Amino acid sequence: MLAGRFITIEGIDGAGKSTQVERVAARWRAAGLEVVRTREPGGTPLAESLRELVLHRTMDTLTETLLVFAARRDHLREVVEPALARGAVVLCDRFTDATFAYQGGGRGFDLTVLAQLEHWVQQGRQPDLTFWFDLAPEIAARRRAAARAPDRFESEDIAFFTAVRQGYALRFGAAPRRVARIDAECTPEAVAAQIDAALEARGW
Ligand SMILES: Nc1ncnc2c1ncn2[C@@H]1O[C@H](COP(=O)(O)OP(=O)(O)O)[C@@H](O)[C@H]1O
Ligand SMILES: Cc1cn([C@H]2C[C@H](O)[C@@H](COP(=O)(O)OP(=O)(O)O)O2)c(=O)[nH]c1=O
Repeated sequence: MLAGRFITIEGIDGAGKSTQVERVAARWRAAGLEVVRTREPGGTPLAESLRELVLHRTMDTLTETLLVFAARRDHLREVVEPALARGAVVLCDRFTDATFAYQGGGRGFDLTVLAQLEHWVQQGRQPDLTFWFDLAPEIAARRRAAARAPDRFESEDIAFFTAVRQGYALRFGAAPRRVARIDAECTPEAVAAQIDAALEARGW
């Protein structure tokens, strides 16, 4: 049974997350479940406004961190918690693992402070399952360059995305049962097959 499940999708920019998410949502909708597709930073009018600032305005890392957590607080209260309470499947493009990877790994922000903010903002809420789309930063950069104009994060260099990837690896090393690592270097069809296998392994 999937009701009231919180599922997040993580990985560096260009990993192929957006390409897969609708197919996952469709699988559960076809089974008659309510699926709430959402994203961070964002997912509410206030959090989408904060997203615009975080993605496009210059700021220091503490400000950036506080804005992503402020957006998260609003998103949790207005969208995620109510959806889980009524038994929906919440499928969220990025969550707090991204803060540990980008602000912690990429920017070098203090992980202890991130953990404190996580506690204050989430009050214990964690995803039930996280897909980690993992691939070499060089490959992700080539995909992005072919696909779209870069934002503040996507303009960063390979060293930054290598540190972000290490940030994810560190974070997920501490929560192996929550995380399904997906080899994101293969074809979209092969990625989809890995997702299905991870869900089937959980009986979902
Ligand atoms: N498995 C894949 N192999 C090759 N290219 C891919 C794959 N998945 C997605 N792409 C392409 O790479 C680009 C980035 O994919 P996207 O899904 O937007 O990544 P993300 O949401 O993780 O940033 C898009 O042009 C997309 O068509
Ligand atoms: C949730 C979150 C995202 N981010 C960054 C990662 C991404 O580069 C960016 C937005 O993510 P994303 O929605 O994946 O961008 P796109 O629409 O281009 O696919 O925000 C953080 O730095 N910290 C966070 O806590």
